[in-house]
Amino acid sequence: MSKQAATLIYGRSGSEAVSEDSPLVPSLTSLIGSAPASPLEALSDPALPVMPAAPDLTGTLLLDRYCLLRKLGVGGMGTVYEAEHVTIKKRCAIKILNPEFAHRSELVERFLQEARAASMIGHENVVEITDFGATPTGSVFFVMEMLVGEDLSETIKRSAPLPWSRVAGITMQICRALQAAHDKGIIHRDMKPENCYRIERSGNPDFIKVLDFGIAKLTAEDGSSGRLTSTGMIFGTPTYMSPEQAQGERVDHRSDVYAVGVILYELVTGKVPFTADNFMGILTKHMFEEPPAPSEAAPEAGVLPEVEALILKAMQKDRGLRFQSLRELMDAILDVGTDAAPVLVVPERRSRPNTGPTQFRPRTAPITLPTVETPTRRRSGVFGVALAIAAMLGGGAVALYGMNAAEATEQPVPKDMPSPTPQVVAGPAPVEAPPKVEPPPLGETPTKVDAPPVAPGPVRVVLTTNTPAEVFDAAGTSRLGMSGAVGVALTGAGPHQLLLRAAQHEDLAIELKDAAEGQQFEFTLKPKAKKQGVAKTTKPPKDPGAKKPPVETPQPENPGSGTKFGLKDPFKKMGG
Ligand SMILES: Nc1ncnc2c1ncn2[C@@H]1O[C@H](COP(=O)(O)OP(=O)(O)OP(=O)(O)O)[C@@H](O)[C@H]1O
Repeated sequence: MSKQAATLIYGRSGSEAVSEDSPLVPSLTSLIGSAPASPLEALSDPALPVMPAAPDLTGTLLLDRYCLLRKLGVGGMGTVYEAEHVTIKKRCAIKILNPEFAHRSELVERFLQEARAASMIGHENVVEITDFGATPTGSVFFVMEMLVGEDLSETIKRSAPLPWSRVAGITMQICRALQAAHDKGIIHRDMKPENCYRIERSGNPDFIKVLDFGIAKLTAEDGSSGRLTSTGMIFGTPTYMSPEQAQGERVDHRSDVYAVGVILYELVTGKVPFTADNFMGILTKHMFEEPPAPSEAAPEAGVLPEVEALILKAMQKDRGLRFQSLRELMDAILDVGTDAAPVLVVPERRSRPNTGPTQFRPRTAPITLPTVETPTRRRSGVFGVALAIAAMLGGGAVALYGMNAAEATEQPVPKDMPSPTPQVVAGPAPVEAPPKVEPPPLGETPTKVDAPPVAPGPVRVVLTTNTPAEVFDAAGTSRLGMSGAVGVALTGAGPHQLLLRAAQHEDLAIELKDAAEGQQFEFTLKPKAKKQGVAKTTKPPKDPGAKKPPVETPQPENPGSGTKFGLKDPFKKMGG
């Protein structure tokens, strides 16, 4: 398991295999074993003792019927063994809670919740749990179907980028498993390739089983809602963590949608969207950075525009802009390769942390560390404390941006300080928020983003279009990127002549004068007259000079800068 893919609990990985070299990430077993008084203590004490490994129970007979044959692996909470039911001679896997945790009722509860959640879902793509019990030493265990195969991270390591046909098949199964969980009110909250086991079944070598509902949240009427999460212990896995989760806000099923978006990204590109030297860096990127377009991250992978669009939509920072359910994501996957238009990705302008001191609004009060007295505060405290530590280590900017948007925008700005890039940040929608996105009030969105003076080097501009469009050079031969929040890099001196091309729309030639870094322009592509059998994926024209489309230049006094996007229903598919 990679370091970045490790589950954070009090800021630490949940796997034995994870290195512990991050200064902010002490050992999980240390943390649980020493029962830190607060997340701050946990994160800041590098000298916590290391918990001894659980004894090897190979050969032990449990409940007079399960014989432990060999250790399969060790996770954050327990050890998994291959076992055999001695009467019916059936192989199974048994996960035993590490005995050191057996006296901690909340950890026992979390452990059994994994079994409870998975059995409640009862879906062919979720690992089957068949039994549970207590060990002679007083710990607890549960019995699962034995999976023979490998987890998806291994597949990715070896074979990604995977062809779309495989990606679609794998992802559909993950979506079905999670949709079944969501239908039962269960949110996984820790989706990652390591928790998707790939086995061979009925001739399908890519049959997927979703595992590890250990930090799943039960929101159904089972009485356990929020209980486990309120301990503040459970956090998630940075590489796949939604912005709202990274921010310590309440999660809902759309956090799983985001994580599946990241997994999809990795399957089609072989890379994760955000990497950094430490967990904090990754979390910050999830909150503030647009993911690099998959087609740019892996140009060799030939990512289809509609696949790119659906990945970026699943990964929208504002959960109100994502697919509102895994069902919607599945529909979009099934639409790939058909005449359906790509899904719409709404540009999001989130200010990202920046090291330039004049880019930041100074705090007028010292950073207050969150207390850990109430469940809610404890939950958000993990991240808050980590940010505070980052601030102490010189990352004050990160700490500022770690505050909630309301707090951040309330900070007074001195007159002599230039305005930062417009900060839009749509905070995560309230839990169980309705799927519709509220458009911004008319006139509030700036018609044109204030931009710094024109830079001599390459500049990245954002082209917002009424339908996801590919951006080419004027000749239509060299693809520069896609419209949308990721932006397109322009090199050389302007004016820049470009060509916008979208499925089932007329090509649009545009000219950008004085383009500056971060500037946004809006264009409307005209739908082609509908005819049957139009290919969805467009290619550069064979003879680009043959038919030149009209050139459109954005009007400086009315460029819109994304306003129109906000007024449209982002969940409605555009075009045919
Ligand atoms: N049903 C199963 N069949 C076969 N192998 C399994 C099964 N369940 C888990 N394993 C393997 O056992 C090892 C440990 O699993 P476990 O779920 O404890 O790890 P983990 O995901 O790192 O833990 P956690 O996220 O709870 O900290 C992993 O290598 C996993 O692949």
